[in-house]
Amino acid sequence: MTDTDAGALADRVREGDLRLYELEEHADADVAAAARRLLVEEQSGADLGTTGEYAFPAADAEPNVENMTGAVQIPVGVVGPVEIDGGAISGERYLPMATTEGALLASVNRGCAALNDAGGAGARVLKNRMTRAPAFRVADVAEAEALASWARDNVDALREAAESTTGHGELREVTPYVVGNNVYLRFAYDTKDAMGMNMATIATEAACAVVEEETPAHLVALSGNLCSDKKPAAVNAVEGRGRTVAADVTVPRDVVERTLKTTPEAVAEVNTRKNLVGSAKAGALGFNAHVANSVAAMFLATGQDAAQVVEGANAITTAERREGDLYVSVTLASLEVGTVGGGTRLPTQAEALDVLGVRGGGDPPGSNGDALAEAVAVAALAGELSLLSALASRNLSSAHADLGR
Ligand SMILES: CC(C)(COP(=O)([O-])OP(=O)([O-])OC[C@H]1O[C@@H](n2cnc3c(N)ncnc32)[C@H](O)[C@@H]1OP(=O)([O-])[O-])[C@@H](O)C(=O)NCCC(=O)NCCSC(=O)C[C@@](C)(O)CC(=O)[O-]
Ligand SMILES: NC(=O)C1=CN([C@@H]2O[C@H](COP(=O)(O)OP(=O)(O)OC[C@H]3O[C@@H](n4cnc5c(N)ncnc54)[C@H](OP(=O)(O)O)[C@@H]3O)[C@@H](O)[C@H]2O)C=CC1
Repeated sequence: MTDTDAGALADRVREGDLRLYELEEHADADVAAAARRLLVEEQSGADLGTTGEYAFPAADAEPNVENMTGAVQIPVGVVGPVEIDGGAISGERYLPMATTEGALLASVNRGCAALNDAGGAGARVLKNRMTRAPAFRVADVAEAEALASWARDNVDALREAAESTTGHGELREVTPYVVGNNVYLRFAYDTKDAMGMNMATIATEAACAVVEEETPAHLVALSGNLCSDKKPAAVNAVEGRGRTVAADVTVPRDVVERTLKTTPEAVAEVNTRKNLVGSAKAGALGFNAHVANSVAAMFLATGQDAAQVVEGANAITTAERREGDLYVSVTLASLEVGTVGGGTRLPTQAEALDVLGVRGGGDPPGSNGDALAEAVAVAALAGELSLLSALASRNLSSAHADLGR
């Protein structure tokens, strides 16, 4: 790449000869990104020198971004290694987390220390269903009822159409919802190691063609928001979406006192009054302290779709005294993760998946996706333990004053 190449390309955009998004058709992806930086620098006065210093060929990111100018670098660290006794992942693992929030990794790391002193964390995937719910228009409620019945009776035909588009996805359920003359069919797939939103969308479009052929229904929108993707929604909390996954631990009293600087009773009280009662009064969907922190940091590190932190934070934390010790669990209802596809193929994200030992397709398919979900749940559990403890011992603000400013 030379500046002249990028400069000449930028000139063609200035002259109206090329659109900003057409540059890859006329130069390699790195030159195209450099030309865009020139144009953005000129228009904004910003210096994009650091944005342009990325460590992979821009062409590798072509499936992941349009109008690329470079890459954002987010600090990444690890917590652990933490002992995990999961259904799909077991043994000691470092957990990679990317964030700009000082004190976050220290906190989750402290939680991991407590988990290790307690003999490790348990974790299990409880359900695996990625959903897409198209919206259909029908004439009236009688036709709506008929469509809902038809869908229940014709799951095999819908499955055949949907699964013709994918070698890995399996259609497991089709659940109809009726609102007046609107019908939503919530298609639920086992997407194996893929997060599965592209896969489920393509498969559902094929199934919708059958619905339109066989019934009077008119497809209004392939996504009708009952899916529900990238929005806070009770349907995901109740029915689940992606992986429903839980992690738990019983922390001996002496570990709570030594590592977490508090008592089982104090943590249980904070959890009840904050995570349960406080969240209820707030009208929250997530009844937890900061599950979003662990989910977001692991999503960024491992190439997940960042917008789906919305559903990932849909979690309930429980804490109770158990024979003088502290039992804590966290259940994430709708954790959308994958180890193939999306951002997982980018170089640093793939390296983070290697740290966990879950890059690519699992054997059997789906096992790597399950393992990643369990690792995220354990990070969330560690974060909950540590933050609840910090609140119980009244050192939240001092911790952030020391580490986060
Ligand atoms: C900061 C601590 C951990 C200190 O906690 P401490 O108990 O004073 O620390 P310590 O020096 O005694 O060390 C205990 C263990 O913590 C870990 N640890 C300790 N320091 C580090 C460090 N620098 N880097 C990595 N790990 C660290 C480490 O595992 C260490 O064990 P060791 O290895 O020494 O045997 C504690 O005060 C804490 O966890 N505070 C809570 C902070 C927190 O959870 N922040 C999360 C973000 S808050 C937020 O975003 C959401 C919020 C709060 O608004 C949500 C809501 O409304 O609740
Ligand atoms: N389309 C949409 O509406 C939305 C898209 N997204 C984006 O979708 C992307 C994620 O979609 P997703 O479908 O996960 O990924 P991809 O679109 O990257 O597709 C992944 C493909 O990998 C193949 N594959 C290979 N090995 C495996 C395996 N072991 N398990 C499962 N699949 C395997 C499958 O092909 P095959 O199916 O042929 O078997 C699968 O369809 C992200 O970039 C996200 O940002 C996010 C939200 C909405």
